Amino acid sequence: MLNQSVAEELVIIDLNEDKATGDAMDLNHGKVFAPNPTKTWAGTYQDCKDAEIVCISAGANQQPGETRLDLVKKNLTIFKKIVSEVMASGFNGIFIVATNPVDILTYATWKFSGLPKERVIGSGTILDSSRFRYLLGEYFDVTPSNIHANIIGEHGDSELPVWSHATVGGVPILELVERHEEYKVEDLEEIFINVRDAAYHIIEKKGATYYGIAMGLTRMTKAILNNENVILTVSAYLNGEYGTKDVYIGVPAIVNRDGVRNIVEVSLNEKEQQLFDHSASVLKNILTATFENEPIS
Ligand SMILES: NC(=O)C1=CN([C@@H]2O[C@H](COP(=O)(O)OP(=O)(O)OC[C@H]3O[C@@H](n4cnc5c(N)ncnc54)[C@H](O)[C@@H]3O)[C@@H](O)[C@H]2O)C=CC1
Ligand SMILES: CC(=O)C(=O)O
Repeated sequence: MLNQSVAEELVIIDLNEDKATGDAMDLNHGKVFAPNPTKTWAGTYQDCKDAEIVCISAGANQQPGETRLDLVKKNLTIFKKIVSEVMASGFNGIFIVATNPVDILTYATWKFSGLPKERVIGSGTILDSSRFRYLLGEYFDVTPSNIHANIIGEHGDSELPVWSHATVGGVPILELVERHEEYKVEDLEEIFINVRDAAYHIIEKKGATYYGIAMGLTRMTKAILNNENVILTVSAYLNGEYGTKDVYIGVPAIVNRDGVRNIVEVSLNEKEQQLFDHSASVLKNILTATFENEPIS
């Protein structure tokens, strides 16, 4: 955020106040190298009162071998407290949620906050889609911004690639594989597996992932503050789109100053639709199990 001078003010709030203070000091020491200074400090929930965006990334992260869905209980308790404190400040902006399992916690933030669904957005599969475009760029030796390809569904083990609409400079990837011997379907399958499992690989090596997601969250923040109407694969609330209802899940969506303007409904092929339905049902089952004994409004 600071490197890209996205916001005028950045407040860090953490249960561990020393950590927030240390982070603010550390960031401020780099301020002179940023394009424009961002006023940065360690604050309290009172500072959310007039914030345009509150991004929640607090909570437990995965330990090696743990899935994102394993974190539900721990992080739901934390979210109840955080969202109620933010709302008590008078906050009336847009929530961006990153904490895992992000689709479930975005739903919980929507319910706990009482804000319109458009103003609660999860990072969803923005990072997975970016990982996908990077790896496809390496494979086809083309810069990732010229690859258009999405991962949709749960940000987690049941996510899926939308091969039917993946292109390199407008040329469908499935056509490239058919026409050129050097490109193979098995390689594409391996690329997807590496995307899906990327967090596990990074967590095994360094304990957590942070640079990629920070850049993804910064991208979302810019889209909102600059009223960009840009299409990003985020966790958005579905109300019939893609044949499913009452779930937050990763889909392409147009993001602007109001949050999610529209869901972009790409026509999936039969296999993709089945995988998407499965992914949505994984999330819905967790939502039912999580919230059935616990009214959340
Ligand atoms: N959506 C995505 O693509 C990604 C999501 N994540 C998720 O982000 C979350 C955080 O991960 P890390 O930053 O690696 O963890 P971390 O342990 O480095 O940071 C979490 C912070 O939350 C704070 N915290 C805990 N309870 C709190 C509370 N009640 N109020 C305020 N602050 C509280 C802790 O003090 C800690 O500083 C995890 O759930 C992780 O899975 C991480 C990377 C990518
Ligand atoms: C931790 C996580 O969700 C990720 O890096 O994808």
